[in-house]
Amino acid sequence: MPAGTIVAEDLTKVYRTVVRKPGAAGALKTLIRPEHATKTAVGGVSLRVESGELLALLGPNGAGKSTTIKMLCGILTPTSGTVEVNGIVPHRDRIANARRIGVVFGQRTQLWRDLPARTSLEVLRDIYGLSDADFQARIAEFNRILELEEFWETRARQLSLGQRVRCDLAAALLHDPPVVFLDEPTIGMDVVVKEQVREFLRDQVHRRGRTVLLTTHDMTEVAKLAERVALIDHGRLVYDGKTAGLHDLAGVTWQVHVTVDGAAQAADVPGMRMTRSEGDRLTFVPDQSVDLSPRDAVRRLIEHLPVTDIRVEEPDLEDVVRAAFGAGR
Ligand SMILES: Nc1ncnc2c1ncn2[C@@H]1O[C@H](COP(=O)(O)OP(=O)(O)OP(=O)(O)O)[C@@H](O)[C@H]1O
Repeated sequence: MPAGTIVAEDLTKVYRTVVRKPGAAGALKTLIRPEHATKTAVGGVSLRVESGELLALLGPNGAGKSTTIKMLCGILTPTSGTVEVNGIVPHRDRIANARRIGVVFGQRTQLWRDLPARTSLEVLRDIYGLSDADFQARIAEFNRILELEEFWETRARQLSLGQRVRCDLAAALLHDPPVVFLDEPTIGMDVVVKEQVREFLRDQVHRRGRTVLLTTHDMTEVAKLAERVALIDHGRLVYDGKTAGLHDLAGVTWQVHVTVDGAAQAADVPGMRMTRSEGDRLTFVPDQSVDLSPRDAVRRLIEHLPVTDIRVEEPDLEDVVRAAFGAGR
C-alpha cells in the first residue's frame, strides 16, 4: 500500500461501560457487582482515502466521528474490522505509526503549557531526531501561512485559541508525515484564523501531496475545503462521495426565483415544476426525471414567461446535510 493511503474495512468499535446506579446503595451495588452496558459507536465503516486527498468526515453529535478518527490514528483499538494507514496497522505498530502521521485535536494541545511555543517545537524536533537545517526549513514553510513568529516566545497557556491551534498544526507536521488527522481543527476560531488554517491545509494537500482526514461541524469549511465528504450517522456511513453529490442524496436541489411582468399566471415550462406563486413572483424547481442544468432552466423560463428578474438559488450545504441525515435514519 503506498504511503499516504488510509484503508478501513468494516471498522467497528463497541464501548463497554459500567452502569451506575443512583444513591449510596446503588453505588455499593455497582462496586460489588458491576453491570455492564455496550454501545456500538462505530458499526462497520469501510473507507479508503488516497494519497494527496482531503476527506471531511461529517455527522451529528455522537455519530461516531471521533471514535473513527481515533481508530484510524491508533489511539483506539477497533473491536473488529481492519485498518491500515501508510501500510501500517496503527494500533499494533504504534511507534512506526506515530512517525508517519500527524494528529491535531482542536480541543486539546500537544504543546507544553509552561514552555514558549518555540521551545515546544524544539523539544519535538529532538524527539523526532530532526536536523536543525530541516527544522528551520519546516518552520519557515509553516511561517509563510501560519505566521507563528508573532507568538513564538509566548508560553502555550497564554496563547489564544487560534494561535494555539496554528502552533499545534506546526507541531503535528514537523516530522513531515504523509497523513494528517484533524478532529475539529477550527472549532471556536474567528473567521480570519479559520481561513488561515484552511489555506494552510490546502497548501499541504495540493503542494505537498499530504493526505488529510478531518472532522468538522462547519459547513462553510466543508464547502471551501473538501471535494469529498463522508457522512456518518449512528456509527454507519450514509454517504461517501463528492461534496457536490450530496444534493442528490438529500433530494435537495437548486431552484429558480422569477419575477414576471403582470400577475402570476399558470406557467407550463417543460422540465420544470412551479413550487410557489405569489403575486408576480414564481419559484421553479427542475423535474426529477429531467437532467436540466440551471443555465438551461433560466433559458427555458425566459422563453416561456415575460421575465423581468430571475435568480438561481443553490441549496445551502447546511440544509443539504440536515436533509441527508434525515434520509440516513
Ligand atoms: N469512551 C467512551 N465510552 C463509552 N461511550 C463512548 C465513549 N466515547 C464515545 N462514546 C459514545 O460513542 C458514540 C460516538 O461518540 P463519538 O465521540 O465518536 O461521536 P462524534 O461524532 O465524534 O460526536 P461529536 O460531534 O459530539 O464530537 C456516542 O454515543 C458517545 O456517547
